[in-house]
Amino acid sequence: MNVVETRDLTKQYGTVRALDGVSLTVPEGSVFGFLGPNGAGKTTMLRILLGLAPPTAGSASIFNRDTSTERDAIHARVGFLPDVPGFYPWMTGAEFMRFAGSLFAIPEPQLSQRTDALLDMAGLAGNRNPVGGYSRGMKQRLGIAQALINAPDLLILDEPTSALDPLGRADVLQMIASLRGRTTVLFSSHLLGDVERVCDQVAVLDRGRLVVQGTVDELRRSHGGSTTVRIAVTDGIGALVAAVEAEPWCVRHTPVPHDGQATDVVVNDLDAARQALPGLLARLGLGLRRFDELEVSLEDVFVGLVGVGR
Ligand SMILES: Nc1ncnc2c1ncn2[C@@H]1O[C@H](COP(=O)(O)OP(=O)(O)OP(=O)(O)O)[C@@H](O)[C@H]1O
Repeated sequence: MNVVETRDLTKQYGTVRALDGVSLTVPEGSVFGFLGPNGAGKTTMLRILLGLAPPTAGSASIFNRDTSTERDAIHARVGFLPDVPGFYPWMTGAEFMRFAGSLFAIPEPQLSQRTDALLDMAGLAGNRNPVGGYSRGMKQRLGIAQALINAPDLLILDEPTSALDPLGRADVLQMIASLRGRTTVLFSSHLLGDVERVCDQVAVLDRGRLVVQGTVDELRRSHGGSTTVRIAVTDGIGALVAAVEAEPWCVRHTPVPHDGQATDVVVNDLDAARQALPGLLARLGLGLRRFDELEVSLEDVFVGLVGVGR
């Protein structure tokens, strides 16, 4: 069953077409990543799904109910965390959860039980400090916990990791992953790495258009399975680049800004590159400073998907 379904969804703001004929489906039970660069139309899509903005044309439904006419019925089964969530800084996490629960008129003892279980899941059980003193990561985890207070069948999160440092992101992603099988999760992001880590389904939006929808594996295959590695040496990068260029696994290479002894190499066979590199370095008498796989950027995916640079 599909939890979310849009057909030819279009949203026009004056001369800006924020969404342009988007048809997508979110299957029940999936952790669904909604990817796109800034301005792609992600927030607009989520606002329409939540019934906060009407579509200009086309339709959107959640649980087979139209989002513009059956908002209340939908809201009872949906949890939402906006990109910039608001908190009352003087409340503790537990007080905030109880406040969120009161908006849904959740009775006792259910409210207390849910509050305890969700704070535990968010790693915030027993924390009696006011929310104002929380780190961004803690606030985001509390935000997800409060969005789950009504035990929703669908959880919608707008850019839940974008303002966080790597550790905070990892915690939030782990929390999202732990929901798999319990509730359908739809979250927007411009960070492909985050989506790759937890999502099983992905849709890519670019300038209001749906570029692709499919599984994460399908998306990876669609950009040719190539990886970018950053190689840095102590000295002699020119010799290394010349040697790498002659290797069958090297697709192309580009210098690294602000580091004269490093190069980014797009490789079509990471294992082969890993095996060959120590031999090349030894032959040339070079010292290795760094060998890192870089996150595939959204731009790389777009190049693979639409065949042109941006
Ligand atoms: N209320 C509005 N009035 C006018 N234009 C808008 C409005 N909301 C969004 N837009 C425009 O629609 C386009 C899509 O914006 P949207 O916020 O949906 O993108 P996004 O993918 O969520 O980007 P971001 O990650 O920057 O929030 C942008 O060009 C934006 O300027």
